[in-house]
Amino acid sequence: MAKVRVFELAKEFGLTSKEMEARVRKMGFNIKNYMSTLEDFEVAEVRKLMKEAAQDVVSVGRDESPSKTVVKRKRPAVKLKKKIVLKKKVQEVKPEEPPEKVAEEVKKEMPSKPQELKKEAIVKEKPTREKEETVKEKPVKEKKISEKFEAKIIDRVVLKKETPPAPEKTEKEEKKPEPVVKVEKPSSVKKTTPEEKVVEKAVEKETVAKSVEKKPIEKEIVSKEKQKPKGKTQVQEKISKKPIKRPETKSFVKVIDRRPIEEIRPSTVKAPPKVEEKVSAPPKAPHKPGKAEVPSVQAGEMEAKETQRKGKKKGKRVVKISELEGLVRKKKAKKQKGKDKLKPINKLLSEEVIEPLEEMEQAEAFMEAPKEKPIKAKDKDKGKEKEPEKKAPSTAPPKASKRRFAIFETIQVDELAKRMGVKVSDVIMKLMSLGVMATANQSIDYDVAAIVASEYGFEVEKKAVAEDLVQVSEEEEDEANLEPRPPVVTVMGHVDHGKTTLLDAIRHADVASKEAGGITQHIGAYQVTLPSGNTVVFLDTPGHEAFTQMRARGAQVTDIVVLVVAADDGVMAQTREAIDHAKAAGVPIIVAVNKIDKPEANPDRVKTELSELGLVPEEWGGDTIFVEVSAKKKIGIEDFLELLALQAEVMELKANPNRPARGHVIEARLDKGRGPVATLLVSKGTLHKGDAIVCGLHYGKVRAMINDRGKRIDEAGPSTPVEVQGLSGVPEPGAEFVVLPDEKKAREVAEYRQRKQREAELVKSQKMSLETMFQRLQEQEVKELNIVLKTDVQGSLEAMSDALRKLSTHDVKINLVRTGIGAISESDVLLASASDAIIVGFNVRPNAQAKALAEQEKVDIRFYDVIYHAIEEIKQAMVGLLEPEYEEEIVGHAEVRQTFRVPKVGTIAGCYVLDGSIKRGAKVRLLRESVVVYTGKIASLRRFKDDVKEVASGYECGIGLENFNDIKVGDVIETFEMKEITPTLSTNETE
Ligand SMILES: Nc1nc2c(ncn2[C@@H]2O[C@H](COP(=O)(O)OP(=O)(O)OP(=O)(O)O)[C@@H](O)[C@H]2O)c(=O)[nH]1
Repeated sequence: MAKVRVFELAKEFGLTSKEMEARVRKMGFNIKNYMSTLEDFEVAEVRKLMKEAAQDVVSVGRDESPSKTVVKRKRPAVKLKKKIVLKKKVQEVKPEEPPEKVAEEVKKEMPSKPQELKKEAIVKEKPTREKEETVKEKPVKEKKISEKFEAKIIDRVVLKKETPPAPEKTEKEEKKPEPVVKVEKPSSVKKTTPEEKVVEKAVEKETVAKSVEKKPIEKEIVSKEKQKPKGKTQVQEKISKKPIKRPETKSFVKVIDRRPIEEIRPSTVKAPPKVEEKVSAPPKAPHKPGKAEVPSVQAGEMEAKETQRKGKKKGKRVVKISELEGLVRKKKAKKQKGKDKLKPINKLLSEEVIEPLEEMEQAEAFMEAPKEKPIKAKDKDKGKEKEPEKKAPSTAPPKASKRRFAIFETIQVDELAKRMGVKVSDVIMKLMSLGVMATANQSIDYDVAAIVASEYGFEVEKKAVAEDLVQVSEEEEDEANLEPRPPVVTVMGHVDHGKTTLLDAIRHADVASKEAGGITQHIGAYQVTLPSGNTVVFLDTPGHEAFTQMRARGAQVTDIVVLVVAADDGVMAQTREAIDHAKAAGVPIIVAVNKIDKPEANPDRVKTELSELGLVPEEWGGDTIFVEVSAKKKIGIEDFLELLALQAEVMELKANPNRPARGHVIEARLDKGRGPVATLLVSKGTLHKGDAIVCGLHYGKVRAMINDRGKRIDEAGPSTPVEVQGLSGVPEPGAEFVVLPDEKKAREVAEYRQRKQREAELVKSQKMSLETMFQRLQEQEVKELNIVLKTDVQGSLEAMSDALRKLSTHDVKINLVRTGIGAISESDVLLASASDAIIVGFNVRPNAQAKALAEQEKVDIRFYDVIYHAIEEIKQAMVGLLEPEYEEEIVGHAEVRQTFRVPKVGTIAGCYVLDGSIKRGAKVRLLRESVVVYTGKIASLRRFKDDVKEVASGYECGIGLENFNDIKVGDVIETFEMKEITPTLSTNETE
């Protein structure tokens, strides 16, 4: 056993003897000086530690440096060299001694040198600990920051090759591994798996040996990996640089790592799958060298690849289109085609990637009109159908049988054009020639449409609105199905003549006292059972003149009118009105002469007055029933009811209860909790809970029915007033309701009616706007302020209307374009827009659509809740409408003292400003002997060749007049301004 002195080792490592001595001491060897000798195993240990120290220093330095990329670049070269070297070594080792034999030798050797081993153990305690520590650290690093660790290891390798002492070291390394390998390789290869610790000890210090031992494994991995990049294209290499290197470095880590071999092994075995995990593309690469590159390649590369193929870019475009349009359609079509070429690619690609590729196949087909193509075919068909539809009639008129069509009371312009087979623009032109300005989607009424149609040789018939369409016309009732029904009685009369009190008396309920202000606001319906057992339905109509219209509706559904006339008051205006309504409706009247308890009551006077109006009492030879009652004192009520029943009997009121119900809306409101609630009076048939009904412009299903006593009922026969819930909206009182087979049908009818009503409103608006225009032309000198007035109640409407009309003056005329009760509707806004009107809303607001439309049309809507405020504001608006008045204000005078003729400019007057000032551009008058010879503008104003804006009095200046040169010395230039005077309304009112 040759002993090596410390200074020899120093030479070996290129250190000074003293440095080496110090290091060896640090390593834990007990030496006196650099002349001391070391045993073989000690020398090996020192060498190993020195080497590790060198590696650690370098790796740390490298790790800290951010130049990882530099290392990586060099890596492949290093690896190659390393591997080549290793390969050689392994080749050298392997043939000489098979691993098994070597292992046996190791086993034999180990027990034979117990002392040495002990020594080694003692000596190595410290170093191994150090190593263990590093080993412990390394796995952690490897797990947590494998990259970092990998870098370290790679760096070691690199540095081994690059650092200056490399030549010596490599020589020694090459020498050293050889003997060690012979000893250790078998142990590591064979015994690692079963005996970790033993092998660890056997192998322990020999890091180099280990690295050598594992290099075959590494080689396997690396060689595989190396093949990959070789097979790759340059582009791919660039892209897969990092991913490819990582697996390699990992294998290095595992090899160099000092963990038990069992740990190392599986990790080395696992390494490839890890590589696959991390870098999905490369493992696939060898299988599909050319095509497998595609998925790993980024968009740019994808494109690059695609450009290599024909029409790839086109294909891409098509993909976008397919995404938007017939993606599914194309997919199917292409799947059917079953492109075999694409199959292998498709397997590798996701669906998204496949799609473009498939699309690429048909790129050419899409080239001409890629976007339109899928749709084209259909469009063409459509176009074929449409074109002749539009054009053919213009060239070839429709058959004679087709020259006749029916329209409702309105028709949209484009619809009319379509019916006649002419261009919409032609129809619009025709309408213009008739003085009707309408766009394609505006409606014109029947009369105008008929004229236009006749121009094109068409005949137009007028269709009844809705009824014939929805087939809800009245059908003839079979006499056998009719059954007696209770009479519907409407109580009418002048205000405070006692209508409510009479009904109250009849119903034995105090309704009047509960009413706000004592005025009945809405029609109430009550079913009363008379002492005789008969039932009578009473409609309590409002007594105020504001609700005349509503009362008229009441008359439509009523069988008998009870005319209440106060005996102390006699026939009044509304009494007469009630008679007219009753007569118009052909309803018999029973006169209740009320308040006979009053001392001043004079029933005969009432009879006389009514006789004059055609209501002659029976006792006077007439046919009108007169009953003298006192609603308050409940006098004559029973007689009254008996006579009422008698009248009903005479009338033989009958209805078929076994048919779908129909009737009228008595009143309707929007209930906060229940939604739209309507009081319906069934006139025919029976209304059931769940019935689908169309009610005016609304529809719905009867969700719940409540009778006049507040009880829920499931059905309501003829002459039964019920409150129903479930309507889509609040119907207008007086509107008819009809039960339809289903809700869908009901909705259709309601929508149809709504549309028609809208059209009718639009036609109305148009007419009004045209009329307004005409009026304007006629009354050019009169300014108008057009107003659409909407109020909450009739009373306020009248009050506002009157007040506004009274605002009219000689200068400004108030024109109430429309007045009405209720919310401001779209129709109101349209009308206001068309007639340049403002909308005045008194205690009303626009609905959402109207509000939006008003914003769109820039229609001014003003809301008021106090009439005074409204009047004030409108006065202001009227003032705004007046032409501004101007007053001339003299600004200054300048005297012409000299004149100059300037070529190309004209005459310039040398002036002296007498008073005020002269401003450039100001209006001037040229006065010659106080006579105005010119009125115009100052064209130029100068002082000593300089243009100036203004020249004050006492200064001289040169003035040039616009288009005027006949300036003479002695003339006076007077400048003036027109100042606007705030207009005031003339006090002379038209009324
Ligand atoms: N003395 C007397 N007063 C009566 C009689 N009937 C009604 N009145 C009174 O006349 C006033 C008006 O009665 P209403 O029943 O509210 O009259 P109306 O016609 O319903 O009134 P409007 O709802 O406003 O149309 C009340 O103060 C009643 O008390 C009657 O027979 N005799």
